Amino acid sequence: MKKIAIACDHAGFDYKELIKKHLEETYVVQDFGTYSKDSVDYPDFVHPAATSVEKGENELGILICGSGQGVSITANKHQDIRCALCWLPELAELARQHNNANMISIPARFITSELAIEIVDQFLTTDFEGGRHQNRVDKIAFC
Ligand SMILES: O=C(CO)[C@H](O)[C@H](O)[C@H](O)COP(=O)(O)O
Repeated sequence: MKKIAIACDHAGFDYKELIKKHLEETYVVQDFGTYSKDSVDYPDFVHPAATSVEKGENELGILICGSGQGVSITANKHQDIRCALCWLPELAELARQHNNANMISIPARFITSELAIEIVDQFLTTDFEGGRHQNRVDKIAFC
């Protein structure tokens, strides 16, 4: 079974719990927290999740916060993470097909939970297309 990392801050907690329950039927899900609605700092939860994907302990990762921005900015500080902010399933599909995104971020305060699950399902079931896109992904690393 594919292994998936999931993490959120307090603004993403409810969606994280819903998404995790949905995914556990099909995937091995490692939950990096947070584990309540108490106000927290998202980097504290994103970094361990991103590191697990970088190390290959988890194949893909899902991050949820209020806007999806903070968790994405944080994850993309990791050399080998390509995290895409997705508010539509089509964006998650393209992030996998063209960018080989290995993490996505979900804006919990801006989309419904039903749409969030559609986005996650699309992300997890779409493959990278390679070819011309691999040349571009190979050039992302700057340092
Ligand atoms: O990083 C963010 C903003 O771009 C996330 O949406 C956070 O969830 C948000 O900043 C949390 O805000 P709060 O007022 O502390 O709940």
